[in-house]
Amino acid sequence: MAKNCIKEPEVKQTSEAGLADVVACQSDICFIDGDNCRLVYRGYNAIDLAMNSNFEEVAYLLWYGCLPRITEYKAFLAGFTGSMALPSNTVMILRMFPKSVTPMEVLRTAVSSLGHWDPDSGNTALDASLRKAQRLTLRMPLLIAAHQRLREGNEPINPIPGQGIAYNFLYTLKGKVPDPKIVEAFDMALILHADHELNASTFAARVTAATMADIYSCVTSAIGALKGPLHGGANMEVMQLIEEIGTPENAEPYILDKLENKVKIPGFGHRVYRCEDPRVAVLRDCAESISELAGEGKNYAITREIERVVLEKTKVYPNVDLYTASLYHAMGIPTELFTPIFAISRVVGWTSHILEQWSNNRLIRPRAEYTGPRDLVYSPIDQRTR
Ligand SMILES: CC(=O)SCCNC(=O)CCNC(=O)[C@H](O)C(C)(C)COP(=O)(O)OP(=O)(O)OC[C@H]1O[C@@H](n2cnc3c(N)ncnc32)[C@H](O)[C@@H]1OP(=O)(O)O
Ligand SMILES: O=C([O-])CC(=O)C(=O)O
Repeated sequence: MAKNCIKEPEVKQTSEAGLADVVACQSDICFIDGDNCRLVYRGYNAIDLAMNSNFEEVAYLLWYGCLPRITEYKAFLAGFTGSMALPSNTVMILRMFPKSVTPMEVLRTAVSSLGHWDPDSGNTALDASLRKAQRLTLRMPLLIAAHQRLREGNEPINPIPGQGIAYNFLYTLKGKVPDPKIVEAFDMALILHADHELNASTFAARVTAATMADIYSCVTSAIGALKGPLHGGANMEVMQLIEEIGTPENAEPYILDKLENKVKIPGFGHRVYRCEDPRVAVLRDCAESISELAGEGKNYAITREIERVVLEKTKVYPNVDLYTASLYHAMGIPTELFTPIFAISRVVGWTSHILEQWSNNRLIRPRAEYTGPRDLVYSPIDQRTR
């Protein structure tokens, strides 16, 4: 076996590690006031939007920079529902994945493949890029639902024209008309996840966009970054944690043990917020009401206990992923779809940032501080002592 020459780094983690607090670009899309717990999309409070708007309208806002007037909105929705169905080639690809492949991996591969059959493929004009962003937004939920149905031995079904993304995701997943209260809560969750400034996946999308790669490559990069448990993957880890804990009474000893062993608790902590993430309160309420509706209060009760113990012990606040776990579970959604659902929403933010990057582009290429050796002398292979 090869001997590893790479030494354990002696490196201290500086405050700049992970580019903390580094301002890497200017953006008109999303403002996070991390000290005062505010989240703003294009000037509008994201919580107000979640309470009063819908995901399609918020998508319009993020892409076009303003809320639509009624005629603009109708025209936008007509185009949106027109490009609904999945290309048959994509469905064929979905049928080919081995059973062991996770939905997030399927999403990554299938989104990349969608680019091959996009009618605007190769067209980099702004209107074509917007059409691609909208096709991605419509097709990603269909893709996730179709793959899940295939995994469960069912055939994919077509969405209902004229219905929104939240409704059609739930409909094409379950094959039955969803409860309006569940559609409403799901739509709110989509709004609340739609953008979050330069989070890791959006940054990945912008880095790829800055090389002038195509939009499908940018979104594929973003999906890869979202998958990790320090980012979007945390919502699935929260559900696993809830299941391991099992009962509200077990939450305290379980969490205290993890904290003593310096294990980070999924669903807590954030690079930007120094207070409670404003999205948490809305999602907490949604999780409570949908759990009640579904008659399964246990997961919600365990989550409340986890929150109490972590806050008391560490003063680290919950993030957007904490309550989505019990919320989506109460909606009857399988855990492995939680992170793909994050992507269904965040694709709007990613594509808005990609378009913004292209509107004033410069290659993103930072430097690394070199800490390795410098003046080693090459020796032939048979004369090496190490
Ligand atoms: C959609 C999203 O991406 S939201 C984030 C989703 N990710 C998670 O929920 C995973 C769990 N959380 C984490 O791993 C981190 O909080 C991150 C990755 C989100 C942010 O990381 P960073 O900004 O680098 O924070 P960092 O790790 O330096 O934490 C700062 C302090 O808070 C503590 N802390 C942060 N998160 C947690 C946590 N989840 N559980 C317990 N303590 C935590 C750290 O131990 C550290 O304490 P110290 O200063 O005493 O050493
Ligand atoms: O902003 C971040 O670092 C993480 C993120 O995507 C979010 O909280 O929605």
